[in-house]
Amino acid sequence: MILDLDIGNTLSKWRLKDADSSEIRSRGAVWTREQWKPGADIPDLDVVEAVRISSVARAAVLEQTVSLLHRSVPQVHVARSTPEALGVVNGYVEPHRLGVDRWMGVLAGYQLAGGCCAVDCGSAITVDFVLPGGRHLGGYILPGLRLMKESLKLGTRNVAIDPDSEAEELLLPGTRTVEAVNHGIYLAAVSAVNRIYSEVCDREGVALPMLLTGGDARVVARGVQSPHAVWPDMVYGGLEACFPLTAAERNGRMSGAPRVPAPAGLEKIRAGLAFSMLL
Ligand SMILES: Nc1ncnc2c1ncn2[C@@H]1O[C@H](COP(=O)(O)OP(=O)(O)OP(=O)(O)O)[C@@H](O)[C@H]1O
Ligand SMILES: CC(C)(CO)[C@@H](O)C(=O)NCCC(=O)O
Ligand SMILES: [K+]
Repeated sequence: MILDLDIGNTLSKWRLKDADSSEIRSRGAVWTREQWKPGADIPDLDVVEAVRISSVARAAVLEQTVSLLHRSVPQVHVARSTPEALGVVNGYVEPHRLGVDRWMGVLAGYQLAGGCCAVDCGSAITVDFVLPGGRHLGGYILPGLRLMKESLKLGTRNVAIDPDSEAEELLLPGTRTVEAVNHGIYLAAVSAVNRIYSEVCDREGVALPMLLTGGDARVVARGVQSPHAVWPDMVYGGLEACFPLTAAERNGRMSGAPRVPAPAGLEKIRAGLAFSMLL
């Protein structure tokens, strides 16, 4: 079995992948601030022959996790943000400072769709761009839905946005505090993603496919106007592309990769942008 680990600021997500069949056998998540200890919701390490890790947590968390894993797993691969990988040139002035989760998302997106816009809706919302030739432009970081809500301190932090609500409903004026907050932050997030996407496509003169991942991807995607695909395993896809271990991975296949719809035409994107600037 292969253990893939995505250690975020809040949640550490894992999945177990069968090295022979490429099937995903199980998944889970644990709080990043809590230590990995047997008994918690963590996978059985006895069956694991290799681990691949993307971590944006404090260095100490990664060190502890790696040393714990090394006791029972022969192969431990830790992803890093590099100046260049798999045909993509990192756009950061200091490439190693780009969050490795963003780098994994960009590499997976590029491998799947070529030039693209990669959006991660987690504790933070990040929007990254890579052009068809492989030049990563850098991106945008804004607070995620939960962080925005917590920062308001209106006693609404425990009432999450229902991920099944319709976007239309979430865009109406709220008539209670919790609704006003949920609709406000939702509008902030989707407006930002829509605007950022159109601005960058307009500026670069190219309509890019859009991919979304992260805990809030589904609900944010419902407010995104441009054609897009949600790919919950996008960060894992980057790990598969960087450290291919199975036959399928060596052939460039990434688990759970969605069909990516063609983007809207550049003229349509530009018209939408011009319209939103009139408002
Ligand atoms: N039990 C939960 N705990 C925390 N967040 C949750 C939970 N369930 C859903 N969420 C939503 O998922 C989002 C976090 O998504 P995700 O798991 O992608 O975070 P993350 O990418 O791990 O963030 P980070 O990488 O910074 O830890 C939160 O903004 C929140 O709205
Ligand atoms: C932005 C987050 C928190 C998103 O998980 C992560 O990618 C990170 O810690 N990045 C480092 C800062 C940067 O990417 O510029
Ligand atoms: K993340």
